[in-house]
Amino acid sequence: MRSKLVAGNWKMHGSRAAISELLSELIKALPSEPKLDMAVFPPAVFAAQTVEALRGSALAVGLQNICDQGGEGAFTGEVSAEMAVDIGCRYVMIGHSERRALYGESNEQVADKLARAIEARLLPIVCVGESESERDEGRTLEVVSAQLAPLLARFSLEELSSLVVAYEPVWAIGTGKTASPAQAQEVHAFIRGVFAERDADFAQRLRILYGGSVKAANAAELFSQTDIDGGLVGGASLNAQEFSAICRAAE
Ligand SMILES: O=C(CO)COP(=O)(O)O
Repeated sequence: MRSKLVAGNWKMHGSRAAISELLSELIKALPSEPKLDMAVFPPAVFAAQTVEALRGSALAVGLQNICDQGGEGAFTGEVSAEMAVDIGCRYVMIGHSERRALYGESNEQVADKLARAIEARLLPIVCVGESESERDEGRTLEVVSAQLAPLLARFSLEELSSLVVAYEPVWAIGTGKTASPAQAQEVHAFIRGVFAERDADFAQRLRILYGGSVKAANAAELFSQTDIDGGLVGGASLNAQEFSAICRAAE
């Protein structure tokens, strides 16, 4: 049985004070002995503060992005996977559609970042998903397949053992337009099938999250689909009551 994971992507939101308040509300609201994995992804500058505040809680911390180069070096503005581990992060998100669309991240760079995460033993959440025009043209599965192909070509299943995939249709992000449970399930089953071509057991263990306008009101129905193993939550993760209701829906 795959355990569920609910991850909150705070994107570029917050301040020291606002995050401190959100964290104390989350600690009160979230289940203390949860039957799922939970994580939050603050802006990198607030990650250390978040790790400290959550010490001893069931809520893990991740970064929203890491450098495609490892270790240290002349990479102005970047944060390495090792640095994330050093301050106590467990997870990293890689290839979010906003990084791909706004900062030109290619499938190859996504694979490089995944390599850095694997080396540093960070748990990677790799995001895939089609745009609205790609869906309208009937190219959803083709696009998702092309996003996954470089990962399957480059890494062994052992290297991918901690991989989590997040399916986030771009047209559903921040729009209030959630994919229907059936639309999401179709793509999740397809993603699991892509991995099953390599190894059926691996595919059965792989966790695949849905992201795109997940809220307390729609979480239970999405999470009840066979191949949906939790959620990657944007806007609703900035509200402790909403986020905790989404986590409880996954339990
Ligand atoms: O991009 C997302 C999570 O990574 C989804 O964002 P929303 O939940 O705000 O649609």
